[in-house]
Amino acid sequence: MDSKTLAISIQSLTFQPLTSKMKEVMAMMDRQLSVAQFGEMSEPRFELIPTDRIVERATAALPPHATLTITCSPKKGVDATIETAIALAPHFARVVPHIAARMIRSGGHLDAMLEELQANDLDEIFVIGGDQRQPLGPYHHGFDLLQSLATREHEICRIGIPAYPEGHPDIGSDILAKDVLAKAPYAHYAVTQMCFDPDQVLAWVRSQREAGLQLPFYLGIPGPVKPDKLIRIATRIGVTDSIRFLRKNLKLTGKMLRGYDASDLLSTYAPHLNESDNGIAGFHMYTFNELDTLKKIFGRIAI
Ligand SMILES: NC(=O)C1=CN([C@@H]2O[C@H](COP(=O)(O)OP(=O)(O)OC[C@H]3O[C@@H](n4cnc5c(N)ncnc54)[C@H](O)[C@@H]3O)[C@@H](O)[C@H]2O)C=CC1
Ligand SMILES: Nc1nc(=O)c2c([nH]1)NC[C@@H]1CN(c3ccc(C(=O)N[C@@H](CCC(=O)O)C(=O)O)cc3)CN21
Repeated sequence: MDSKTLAISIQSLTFQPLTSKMKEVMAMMDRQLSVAQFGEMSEPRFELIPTDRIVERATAALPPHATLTITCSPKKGVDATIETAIALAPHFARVVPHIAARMIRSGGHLDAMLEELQANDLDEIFVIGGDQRQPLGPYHHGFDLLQSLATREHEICRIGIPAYPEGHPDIGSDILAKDVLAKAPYAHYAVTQMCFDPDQVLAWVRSQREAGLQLPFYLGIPGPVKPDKLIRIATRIGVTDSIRFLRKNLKLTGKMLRGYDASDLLSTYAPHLNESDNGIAGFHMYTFNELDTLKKIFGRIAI
Protein backbone atom coordinates (compact mmCIF):
# COMPACT_ATOMS: atom_id res chain seq x y z
CA MET A 1 0.00 0.00 0.00
CA ASP A 2 1.41 3.40 -0.87
CA SER A 3 1.42 6.34 1.53
CA LYS A 4 -1.55 8.10 -0.06
CA THR A 5 -3.78 5.01 0.07
CA LEU A 6 -2.67 4.48 3.66
CA ALA A 7 -3.45 8.06 4.62
CA ILE A 8 -6.89 7.87 3.02
CA SER A 9 -7.66 4.65 4.89
CA ILE A 10 -6.46 6.15 8.18
CA GLN A 11 -8.61 9.18 7.49
CA SER A 12 -11.69 7.11 6.69
CA LEU A 13 -11.20 4.97 9.80
CA THR A 14 -10.92 7.90 12.15
CA PHE A 15 -13.17 10.40 10.35
CA GLN A 16 -10.58 12.98 11.31
CA PRO A 17 -8.92 15.52 9.03
CA LEU A 18 -5.26 14.77 8.38
CA THR A 19 -3.16 16.03 11.28
CA SER A 20 0.24 17.52 10.70
CA LYS A 21 1.79 14.39 12.25
CA MET A 22 -0.01 12.20 9.73
CA LYS A 23 1.11 14.49 6.92
CA GLU A 24 4.67 14.13 8.18
CA VAL A 25 4.37 10.33 8.13
CA MET A 26 2.95 10.49 4.60
CA ALA A 27 5.84 12.67 3.49
CA MET A 28 8.32 10.25 5.00
CA MET A 29 6.69 7.26 3.28
CA ASP A 30 6.60 9.13 -0.03
CA ARG A 31 10.31 9.65 0.28
CA GLN A 32 10.96 6.00 1.14
CA LEU A 33 8.98 5.05 -1.94
CA SER A 34 11.06 7.37 -4.11
CA VAL A 35 14.27 6.01 -2.59
CA ALA A 36 13.19 2.51 -3.59
CA GLN A 37 12.42 3.71 -7.12
CA PHE A 38 15.72 5.53 -7.48
CA GLY A 39 17.51 2.50 -6.03
CA GLU A 40 15.91 0.21 -8.62
CA MET A 41 17.95 1.90 -11.30
CA SER A 42 21.18 0.05 -11.93
CA GLU A 43 23.39 3.11 -12.11
CA PRO A 44 22.33 6.16 -10.07
CA ARG A 45 23.81 9.38 -11.49
CA PHE A 46 24.34 12.59 -9.56
CA GLU A 47 25.38 15.90 -11.11
CA LEU A 48 27.71 18.07 -9.04
CA ILE A 49 29.05 21.60 -9.48
CA PRO A 50 32.83 22.01 -8.97
CA THR A 51 33.19 23.95 -5.71
CA ASP A 52 35.52 23.99 -2.71
CA ARG A 53 35.47 20.89 -0.48
CA ILE A 54 33.38 18.99 -3.04
CA VAL A 55 35.38 15.75 -2.60
CA GLU A 56 34.87 15.79 1.17
CA ARG A 57 31.18 16.65 0.80
CA ALA A 58 30.50 14.10 -1.96
CA THR A 59 32.22 11.20 -0.19
CA ALA A 60 30.28 11.98 2.99
CA ALA A 61 26.93 11.99 1.23
CA LEU A 62 27.00 9.65 -1.77
CA PRO A 63 27.68 5.91 -2.05
CA PRO A 64 30.88 4.71 -3.76
CA HIS A 65 28.95 2.84 -6.47
CA ALA A 66 27.36 6.07 -7.74
CA THR A 67 28.17 7.76 -11.03
CA LEU A 68 28.95 11.47 -10.65
CA THR A 69 28.88 14.03 -13.42
CA ILE A 70 30.68 17.36 -13.05
CA THR A 71 29.28 20.53 -14.62
CA CYS A 72 31.26 23.06 -16.60
CA SER A 73 30.65 26.75 -15.88
CA PRO A 74 31.87 29.68 -18.02
CA LYS A 75 33.22 31.26 -14.83
CA LYS A 76 35.40 28.34 -13.71
CA GLY A 77 36.22 26.86 -17.12
CA VAL A 78 36.60 23.32 -18.39
CA ASP A 79 39.96 22.74 -16.68
CA ALA A 80 38.32 23.19 -13.24
CA THR A 81 35.74 20.57 -14.25
CA ILE A 82 38.45 18.08 -15.22
CA GLU A 83 40.48 18.81 -12.07
CA THR A 84 37.40 18.16 -9.91
CA ALA A 85 36.54 14.98 -11.83
CA ILE A 86 40.08 13.66 -11.32
CA ALA A 87 39.94 14.43 -7.59
CA LEU A 88 36.62 12.58 -7.23
CA ALA A 89 37.52 9.61 -9.45
CA PRO A 90 39.27 7.43 -6.81
CA HIS A 91 36.19 7.59 -4.59
CA PHE A 92 33.37 6.68 -6.99
CA ALA A 93 32.53 4.00 -9.54
CA ARG A 94 32.39 6.44 -12.44
CA VAL A 95 33.07 10.17 -12.73
CA VAL A 96 32.02 12.02 -15.88
CA PRO A 97 33.24 15.54 -16.65
CA HIS A 98 31.03 17.84 -18.78
CA ILE A 99 33.19 19.09 -21.63
CA ALA A 100 31.87 22.37 -23.06
CA ALA A 101 32.81 22.74 -26.76
CA ARG A 102 32.88 26.55 -26.61
CA MET A 103 35.35 26.52 -23.71
CA ILE A 104 38.08 24.59 -25.54
CA ARG A 105 40.80 26.96 -26.68
CA SER A 106 42.40 24.90 -29.48
CA GLY A 107 42.97 21.42 -30.88
CA GLY A 108 46.05 21.26 -28.65
CA HIS A 109 43.95 22.09 -25.59
CA LEU A 110 41.57 19.26 -26.54
CA ASP A 111 44.46 16.79 -26.96
CA ALA A 112 45.94 17.82 -23.59
CA MET A 113 42.56 17.27 -21.92
CA LEU A 114 42.16 13.86 -23.53
CA GLU A 115 45.62 12.85 -22.34
CA GLU A 116 44.87 13.99 -18.81
CA LEU A 117 41.61 12.05 -18.77
CA GLN A 118 43.39 8.94 -20.03
CA ALA A 119 46.19 9.28 -17.47
CA ASN A 120 43.53 9.30 -14.75
CA ASP A 121 41.44 6.44 -16.18
CA LEU A 122 38.46 8.65 -16.97
CA ASP A 123 36.83 7.12 -20.04
CA GLU A 124 33.43 8.82 -20.18
CA ILE A 125 32.52 12.45 -20.95
CA PHE A 126 29.36 14.50 -21.35
CA VAL A 127 29.62 16.79 -24.39
CA ILE A 128 27.76 20.12 -24.27
CA GLY A 129 27.91 23.36 -26.25
CA GLY A 130 28.49 25.32 -23.06
CA ASP A 131 26.89 28.36 -21.43
CA GLN A 132 29.88 30.38 -22.67
CA ARG A 133 28.31 32.37 -25.56
CA GLN A 134 31.44 33.11 -27.63
CA PRO A 135 33.64 30.11 -28.41
CA LEU A 136 37.17 30.41 -27.01
CA GLY A 137 38.47 28.24 -29.85
CA PRO A 138 37.47 26.24 -32.93
CA TYR A 139 34.47 24.32 -31.48
CA HIS A 140 31.24 26.28 -31.78
CA HIS A 141 28.75 23.61 -30.76
CA GLY A 142 28.59 20.18 -29.21
CA PHE A 143 28.39 18.62 -32.68
CA ASP A 144 31.77 20.14 -33.75
CA LEU A 145 33.44 18.65 -30.71
CA LEU A 146 31.82 15.23 -31.23
CA GLN A 147 33.03 15.19 -34.84
CA SER A 148 36.53 16.22 -33.85
CA LEU A 149 36.65 13.52 -31.15
CA ALA A 150 35.74 10.94 -33.80
CA THR A 151 38.91 11.80 -35.75
CA ARG A 152 41.28 11.76 -32.75
CA GLU A 153 43.10 9.05 -30.81
CA HIS A 154 41.68 8.72 -27.31
CA GLU A 155 40.41 6.25 -24.75
CA ILE A 156 36.97 7.80 -24.23
CA CYS A 157 34.52 4.94 -24.67
CA ARG A 158 31.24 6.47 -23.54
CA ILE A 159 29.82 9.88 -24.48
CA GLY A 160 26.60 11.50 -23.24
CA ILE A 161 24.77 14.48 -24.74
CA PRO A 162 22.00 16.76 -23.44
CA ALA A 163 18.39 16.76 -24.65
CA TYR A 164 15.59 19.27 -24.05
CA PRO A 165 12.03 18.01 -23.52
CA GLU A 166 10.91 21.53 -22.56
CA GLY A 167 12.84 23.25 -25.35
CA HIS A 168 15.71 25.69 -24.91
CA PRO A 169 15.48 29.47 -24.39
CA ASP A 170 17.80 30.30 -27.35
CA ILE A 171 17.38 27.31 -29.64
CA GLY A 172 14.24 26.43 -31.65
CA SER A 173 12.62 23.02 -31.15
CA ASP A 174 13.12 22.10 -34.83
CA ILE A 175 16.86 22.83 -34.52
CA LEU A 176 17.09 20.84 -31.28
CA ALA A 177 15.31 17.87 -32.87
CA LYS A 178 17.70 17.83 -35.88
CA ASP A 179 20.72 18.42 -33.62
CA VAL A 180 20.09 15.44 -31.35
CA LEU A 181 19.59 13.16 -34.39
CA ALA A 182 22.86 14.42 -35.92
CA LYS A 183 24.75 13.92 -32.65
CA ALA A 184 23.29 10.47 -31.95
CA PRO A 185 25.81 8.41 -34.01
CA TYR A 186 28.63 9.94 -31.95
CA ALA A 187 26.98 9.42 -28.54
CA HIS A 188 25.94 6.56 -26.31
CA TYR A 189 23.09 8.15 -24.35
CA ALA A 190 21.23 11.42 -23.78
CA VAL A 191 20.33 13.09 -20.48
CA THR A 192 17.19 15.21 -20.35
CA GLN A 193 17.35 18.77 -19.07
CA MET A 194 15.68 19.14 -15.68
CA CYS A 195 11.92 19.38 -16.04
CA PHE A 196 9.15 19.22 -13.45
CA ASP A 197 6.41 18.04 -15.78
CA PRO A 198 6.75 14.26 -16.23
CA ASP A 199 3.95 14.07 -18.82
CA GLN A 200 5.79 16.55 -21.01
CA VAL A 201 8.98 14.49 -20.69
CA LEU A 202 7.23 11.19 -21.45
CA ALA A 203 5.43 12.68 -24.47
CA TRP A 204 8.78 14.05 -25.68
CA VAL A 205 10.44 10.62 -25.21
CA ARG A 206 7.74 9.04 -27.41
CA SER A 207 8.06 11.77 -30.05
CA GLN A 208 11.84 11.25 -30.22
CA ARG A 209 11.35 7.52 -30.73
CA GLU A 210 8.86 8.25 -33.53
CA ALA A 211 11.46 10.55 -35.10
CA GLY A 212 13.92 7.64 -35.11
CA LEU A 213 16.19 8.55 -32.18
CA GLN A 214 17.67 5.37 -30.73
CA LEU A 215 19.81 6.69 -27.85
CA PRO A 216 18.91 5.48 -24.34
CA PHE A 217 17.66 8.30 -22.11
CA TYR A 218 18.58 9.16 -18.54
CA LEU A 219 15.71 11.27 -17.24
CA GLY A 220 16.91 14.43 -15.47
CA ILE A 221 15.42 14.73 -11.98
CA PRO A 222 15.86 17.95 -10.01
CA GLY A 223 17.14 17.04 -6.55
CA PRO A 224 16.08 18.76 -3.33
CA VAL A 225 16.69 22.50 -3.49
CA LYS A 226 15.31 25.60 -1.77
CA PRO A 227 12.66 27.42 -3.85
CA ASP A 228 14.60 30.69 -4.24
CA LYS A 229 17.70 28.90 -5.52
CA LEU A 230 15.60 26.72 -7.79
CA ILE A 231 13.85 29.72 -9.34
CA ARG A 232 17.17 31.55 -9.84
CA ILE A 233 18.77 28.58 -11.61
CA ALA A 234 15.65 27.62 -13.58
CA THR A 235 15.29 31.17 -14.90
CA ARG A 236 18.95 31.20 -15.92
CA ILE A 237 18.76 27.92 -17.82
CA GLY A 238 15.28 28.55 -19.26
CA VAL A 239 13.23 25.96 -17.40
CA THR A 240 10.31 28.29 -16.68
CA ASP A 241 7.20 26.54 -18.02
CA SER A 242 7.66 23.52 -15.85
CA ILE A 243 8.36 25.69 -12.79
CA ARG A 244 4.85 27.08 -13.37
CA PHE A 245 3.64 23.47 -13.62
CA LEU A 246 5.43 22.64 -10.36
CA ARG A 247 3.79 25.55 -8.51
CA LYS A 248 0.32 24.56 -9.72
CA ASN A 249 0.92 20.93 -8.85
CA LEU A 250 2.23 21.66 -5.34
CA LYS A 251 -0.85 23.80 -4.72
CA LEU A 252 -3.22 21.14 -6.06
CA THR A 253 -1.67 18.40 -3.95
CA GLY A 254 -1.45 20.57 -0.84
CA LYS A 255 2.35 20.29 -0.72
CA MET A 256 3.14 23.99 -1.10
CA LEU A 257 4.56 24.25 2.43
CA ARG A 258 6.55 21.05 2.24
CA GLY A 259 7.98 22.26 -1.06
CA TYR A 260 9.37 20.25 -3.93
CA ASP A 261 10.94 16.86 -3.49
CA ALA A 262 11.55 14.31 -6.21
CA SER A 263 9.09 11.66 -5.00
CA ASP A 264 6.12 12.67 -7.18
CA LEU A 265 8.24 12.79 -10.31
CA LEU A 266 9.83 9.42 -9.53
CA SER A 267 6.42 7.83 -8.83
CA THR A 268 5.03 9.11 -12.12
CA TYR A 269 7.99 7.81 -14.09
CA ALA A 270 8.08 4.42 -12.33
CA PRO A 271 5.43 2.57 -14.41
CA HIS A 272 7.11 3.73 -17.65
CA LEU A 273 10.60 2.51 -16.84
CA ASN A 274 9.96 -1.01 -18.03
CA GLU A 275 8.18 -0.06 -21.25
CA SER A 276 10.89 -1.19 -23.63
CA ASP A 277 9.89 1.20 -26.43
CA ASN A 278 10.77 4.19 -24.21
CA GLY A 279 14.38 3.13 -23.74
CA ILE A 280 14.76 4.81 -20.36
CA ALA A 281 18.13 3.74 -18.98
CA GLY A 282 17.84 5.45 -15.60
CA PHE A 283 17.69 8.74 -13.74
CA HIS A 284 20.17 11.59 -13.58
CA MET A 285 19.80 13.75 -10.51
CA TYR A 286 20.68 17.44 -10.59
CA THR A 287 21.91 17.82 -7.01
CA PHE A 288 22.63 21.61 -6.99
CA ASN A 289 25.36 20.49 -4.56
CA GLU A 290 22.66 20.24 -1.85
CA LEU A 291 24.38 17.08 -0.65
CA ASP A 292 23.44 17.23 3.03
CA THR A 293 19.76 17.46 2.16
CA LEU A 294 20.17 14.71 -0.42
CA LYS A 295 21.79 12.46 2.15
CA LYS A 296 19.01 13.07 4.65
CA ILE A 297 16.37 12.15 2.11
CA PHE A 298 18.00 9.29 0.25
CA GLY A 299 20.37 7.95 2.89
CA ARG A 300 23.65 6.24 2.12
CA ILE A 301 22.46 2.66 2.10
CA ALA A 302 19.27 2.99 0.15
CA ILE A 303 20.66 4.08 -3.20
N1 LIG B 1 27.11 23.58 -17.85
C1 LIG B 1 26.67 22.36 -17.97
O1 LIG B 1 27.22 21.44 -17.37
C2 LIG B 1 25.52 22.08 -18.88
C3 LIG B 1 25.15 23.03 -19.78
N2 LIG B 1 24.15 22.85 -20.70
C4 LIG B 1 23.84 23.94 -21.61
O2 LIG B 1 22.74 23.80 -22.43
C5 LIG B 1 22.91 24.54 -23.64
C6 LIG B 1 22.83 23.78 -24.93
O3 LIG B 1 23.87 22.82 -25.01
P1 LIG B 1 24.00 21.90 -26.27
O4 LIG B 1 22.69 21.27 -26.55
O5 LIG B 1 25.18 21.04 -26.09
O6 LIG B 1 24.26 23.04 -27.36
P2 LIG B 1 24.94 23.10 -28.76
O7 LIG B 1 25.81 24.29 -28.77
O8 LIG B 1 25.52 21.80 -29.18
O9 LIG B 1 23.72 23.47 -29.69
C7 LIG B 1 22.66 22.60 -30.04
C8 LIG B 1 22.04 23.06 -31.38
O10 LIG B 1 21.50 24.36 -31.27
C9 LIG B 1 22.13 25.28 -32.16
N3 LIG B 1 22.33 26.51 -31.42
C10 LIG B 1 23.16 26.68 -30.36
N4 LIG B 1 23.05 27.94 -29.88
C11 LIG B 1 22.15 28.56 -30.66
C12 LIG B 1 21.58 29.86 -30.65
N5 LIG B 1 21.96 30.77 -29.77
N6 LIG B 1 20.63 30.14 -31.58
C13 LIG B 1 20.24 29.21 -32.46
N7 LIG B 1 20.73 27.97 -32.54
C14 LIG B 1 21.65 27.65 -31.64
C15 LIG B 1 23.40 24.60 -32.56
O11 LIG B 1 23.83 25.01 -33.86
C16 LIG B 1 23.03 23.16 -32.53
O12 LIG B 1 22.36 22.77 -33.71
C17 LIG B 1 24.18 25.18 -23.56
O13 LIG B 1 23.95 26.44 -23.07
C18 LIG B 1 24.87 24.21 -22.62
O14 LIG B 1 25.97 24.75 -22.07
C19 LIG B 1 23.50 21.67 -20.73
C20 LIG B 1 23.79 20.66 -19.85
C21 LIG B 1 24.80 20.80 -18.86
N1 LIG C 1 22.08 25.65 -19.66
C1 LIG C 1 22.40 24.88 -18.62
N2 LIG C 1 23.50 25.16 -17.91
C2 LIG C 1 23.83 24.40 -16.85
O1 LIG C 1 24.84 24.72 -16.20
C3 LIG C 1 23.02 23.28 -16.53
C4 LIG C 1 21.88 23.04 -17.26
N3 LIG C 1 21.60 23.84 -18.32
N4 LIG C 1 21.05 22.05 -16.94
C5 LIG C 1 21.19 21.27 -15.79
C6 LIG C 1 22.20 21.67 -14.89
C7 LIG C 1 21.85 22.57 -13.74
N5 LIG C 1 23.09 23.27 -13.50
C8 LIG C 1 23.38 24.05 -12.39
C9 LIG C 1 24.44 24.92 -12.40
C10 LIG C 1 24.73 25.68 -11.27
C11 LIG C 1 23.97 25.55 -10.15
C12 LIG C 1 24.25 26.33 -8.92
O2 LIG C 1 23.84 25.97 -7.84
N6 LIG C 1 24.96 27.42 -9.01
C13 LIG C 1 25.26 28.19 -7.84
C14 LIG C 1 26.64 28.72 -7.91
C15 LIG C 1 27.62 27.58 -7.77
C16 LIG C 1 29.03 28.05 -7.76
O3 LIG C 1 29.49 28.43 -6.68
O4 LIG C 1 29.64 28.00 -8.84
C17 LIG C 1 24.22 29.29 -7.65
O5 LIG C 1 24.05 29.68 -6.49
O6 LIG C 1 23.60 29.67 -8.65
C18 LIG C 1 22.96 24.64 -10.13
C19 LIG C 1 22.65 23.91 -11.25
C20 LIG C 1 24.09 22.80 -14.42
N7 LIG C 1 23.32 22.38 -15.51
